[in-house]
Amino acid sequence: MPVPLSVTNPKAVGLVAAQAAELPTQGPFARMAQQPADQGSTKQAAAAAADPVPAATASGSNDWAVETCSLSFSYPDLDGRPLPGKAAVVRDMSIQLPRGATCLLIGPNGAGKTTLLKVLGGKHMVPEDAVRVLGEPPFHATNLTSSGALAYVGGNWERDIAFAGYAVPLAGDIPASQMLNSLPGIDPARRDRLIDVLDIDPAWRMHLVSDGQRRRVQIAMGLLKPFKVLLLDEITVDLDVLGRADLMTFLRDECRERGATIIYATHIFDGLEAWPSHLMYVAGGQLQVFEKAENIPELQSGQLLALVERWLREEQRQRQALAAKQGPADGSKELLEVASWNNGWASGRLASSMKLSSNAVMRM
Ligand SMILES: Nc1ncnc2c1ncn2[C@@H]1O[C@H](COP(=O)(O)OP(=O)(O)OP(=O)(O)O)[C@@H](O)[C@H]1O
Repeated sequence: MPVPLSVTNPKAVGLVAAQAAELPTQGPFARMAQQPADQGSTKQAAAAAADPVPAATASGSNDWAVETCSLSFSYPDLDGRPLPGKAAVVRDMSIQLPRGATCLLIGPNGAGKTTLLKVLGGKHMVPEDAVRVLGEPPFHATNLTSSGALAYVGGNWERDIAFAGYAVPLAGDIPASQMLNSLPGIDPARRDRLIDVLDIDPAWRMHLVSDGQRRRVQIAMGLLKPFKVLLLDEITVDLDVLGRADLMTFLRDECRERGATIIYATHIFDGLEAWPSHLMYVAGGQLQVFEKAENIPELQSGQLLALVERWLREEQRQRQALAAKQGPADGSKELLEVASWNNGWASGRLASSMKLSSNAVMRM
């Protein structure tokens, strides 16, 4: 039976080749694993890491909080193959982040930040040697997440509910206090501190709260367990200025006092200059900058926003120049190759496949 590995490592770095040999499958991924490496993308992502780093062996060393070795990732379509005509979302990324780091993850919309955080958080399967968190592969070592040592907090507290709609906010009539007391084995002092930091009223009822109040409870729930590595995907959008400032101070103290490590993806930069120990900038799925904060003059001079704006304008300029060179996208080829199918019901809505939709799994 084909093993639904995602297409994460076309160059067969790490254990891909060994896995393909061990797994008796003739499925699409076995075929892909046998394909020659893509020579066009062999350029290593410039992991200008903060410290003089040893060769990225991803040997399972416990020295780094987070380590990636030529990490690539593509979203698979429903048939397990990469989405047709789409480049890998994360490409050839190598980083080594020390324990105790507070790393800001920056990049334009669609750069691959969420995807990267999800891969690091063990939500997408990649070859074991491509990612190590606390020395273990996050997807395979489920103890990392189940123990709370590795935590991912992102997105909104919402779900797709049949016949109600997409992205319905969590709005059951549940008191905030009941939610915050629902996890077993939580240190009451830590819970009380979080309630204080996030200015939560335990009497809030979740169906009556504002977006920002719901977000505060969501963040508190995500931080109840004393994480060792925390991946934050723009969670402060709904918070007011005070709530955000207090949370960022709490998070920095967690790293300084307990040696925890945080990667925080955000588009909001005001007042953040003193927060990061590292900056990581990605664009087009590739690592562009990975640097210690002390080596970035704009952080010292309080000009983080100006620096990010410069990076983003340059990326936009390059992207537009490339598009102008390549001409308008021609969808006719895909139209011939991808049939339009109704794939059935998903989240209460008929998931009809439009031209080029990722739902179109029947290819001709
Ligand atoms: N589930 C998915 N299936 C297929 N493609 C996806 C999926 N999720 C994201 N993508 C694609 O991957 C690319 C990167 O998306 P991602 O959400 O990681 O970017 P991002 O940097 O977090 O963007 P933003 O700043 O807007 O949140 C985008 O082109 C997006 O269309």
